Amino acid sequence: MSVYTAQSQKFEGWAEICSSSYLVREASLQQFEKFSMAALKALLDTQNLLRAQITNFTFNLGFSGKFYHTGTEEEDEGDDCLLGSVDEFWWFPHMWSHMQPHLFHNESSLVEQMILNKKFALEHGIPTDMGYAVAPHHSGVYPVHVQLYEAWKKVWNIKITSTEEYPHLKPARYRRGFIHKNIMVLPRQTCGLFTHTIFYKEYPGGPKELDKSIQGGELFFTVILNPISIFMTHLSNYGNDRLGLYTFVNLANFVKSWTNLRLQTLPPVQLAHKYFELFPDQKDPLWQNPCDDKRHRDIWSKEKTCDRLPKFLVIGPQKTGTTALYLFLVMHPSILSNSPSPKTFEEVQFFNRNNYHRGIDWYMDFFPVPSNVTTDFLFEKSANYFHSEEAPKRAASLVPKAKIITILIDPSDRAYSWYQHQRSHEDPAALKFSFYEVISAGPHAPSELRALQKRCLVPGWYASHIERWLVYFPPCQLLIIDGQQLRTDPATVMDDVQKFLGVSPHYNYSEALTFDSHKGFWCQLLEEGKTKCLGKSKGRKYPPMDSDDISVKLLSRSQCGTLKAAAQTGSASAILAETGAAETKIALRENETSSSM
Ligand SMILES: Nc1ncnc2c1ncn2[C@@H]1O[C@H](COP(=O)(O)OS(=O)(=O)O)[C@@H](OP(=O)(O)O)[C@H]1O
Repeated sequence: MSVYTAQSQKFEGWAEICSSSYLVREASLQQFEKFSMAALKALLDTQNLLRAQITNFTFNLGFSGKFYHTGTEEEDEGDDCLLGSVDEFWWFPHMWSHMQPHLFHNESSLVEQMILNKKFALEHGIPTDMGYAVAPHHSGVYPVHVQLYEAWKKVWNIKITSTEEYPHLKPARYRRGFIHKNIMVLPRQTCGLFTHTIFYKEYPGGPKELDKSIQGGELFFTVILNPISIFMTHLSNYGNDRLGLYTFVNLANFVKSWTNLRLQTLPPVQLAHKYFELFPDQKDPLWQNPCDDKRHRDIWSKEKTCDRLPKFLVIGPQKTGTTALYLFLVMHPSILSNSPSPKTFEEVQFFNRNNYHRGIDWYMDFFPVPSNVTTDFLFEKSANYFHSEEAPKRAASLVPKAKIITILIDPSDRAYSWYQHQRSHEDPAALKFSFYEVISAGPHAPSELRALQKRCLVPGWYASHIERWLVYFPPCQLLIIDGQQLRTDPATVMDDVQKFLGVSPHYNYSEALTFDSHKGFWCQLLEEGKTKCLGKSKGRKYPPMDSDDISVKLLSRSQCGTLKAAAQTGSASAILAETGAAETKIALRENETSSSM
């Protein structure tokens, strides 16, 4: 990529802008009947004038074939002229009838619509291989309507689209791109020429506002601040009094006169690759709740609901008693969990790894539709969330009000339990190496041993993981459960959990749980004194780890490098105090006080 140094010629105080600037303009030909020969001439004039400033500048025109030849005689003639000049432009498909894709729940209906538009393109010599499409009103692009993405790929082999909606409409400079289902979504900027037809004299606030925007105002800054700008406006803005021509030609002139930026244009596929070369950190999307933003709600399918999202998450870490907590939680009449995953059983494992890229429809499908949105509490337990780098940020974006529950036990016990778990699943490395070898392995140990060591110890770095969750969630939304207490006195823990969640009715766990001496753990009490306990894989029988064992001492030291001093001792209270999560308990107590007042 060539890099151009831009120095302001007249605005003193600007230093250098070390980026090249790519400019792509689209004009959306949404309804052929609105187009006339005069507009076509204006469009070609604009394109030629812009080419003097931007080599190969080419308008990218959208089409919805259903409107072809449905206008007056003059307009139908305009359609034919435009199609006679098909090679002068780039082209992208809208929907066949300009319908909003999120209104189609059925992917095959979307496919049918797109096939009609594609037939139209083929019949009229419109190129079908640009890889770019735009959805009317941003519908289906973000919030993602997965049916649109699938249909676009099937019919058009779409690789790129653009929207003003991610993460939400304003301000333009905060818009980002993302890649979903191999479709690159680029942020689209706003040029100030609105969807409805406007004339220079009728520009909102008066023509001077448009001139200001071009001459060092918002539009100028949009080009300056965004290395890649994509604008879209209606074709009618090139007809009428040629407002499109006026705006873009003056903008290009102003940029040329007052900066050293050199504007360039690129076809969509190259443009998208350039974009993600410049902004690689934007590739991964960050999903939000579609109902939290009015504009998003308006383009979110009525057949989908935002109620199928959890009100709280049990985040782990593994081997601390998360399954016991899960069992106890689902005994509560108002607490509902997700349906099981064929691969990961009761855990959905959405926020931590690649399932996240399946999108929120996939996630929500795991949850029931609550019968009472206020009193029902949906939740999800995935024990790997605790130590995941991504999970806190992703969870805070989608379910910012969710409460977070973690359970801590002595990290040495956790590591040992995890090691035994791996052995019982016949992990070759765990079978080959003793626990002592696993935790004492040095930098030159075999890679399989090092990998096992990492998986064994990293989740035990409690303080740093909790600190990361606290970056994204306030302490009052976090509850830390003492796993030892959960094991010995679950009813008291469950009372605390109920208060923390604010769930009702109050469920009496003292009556509902019983200690099963055969299992050696607390279990659900069923009718006729029967019990429902966790399976053999929870509460395993294995030789105890002697507390004087050298492994324990070593383990405490091995965790020192990354843990704060108090957290290394492994006691939940020390960690609470050290991480600030103690505030959670304090907040909880305050809540208790206020609710009892
Ligand atoms: N009521 C009850 N029943 C059975 N097991 C109980 C219970 N309460 C706590 N525990 C402890 O939970 C440990 C398993 O933790 P997890 O469920 O978090 O493990 S996992 O990460 O889901 O695999 C499990 O660890 P192991 O003893 O090593 O099997 C138990 O010690």
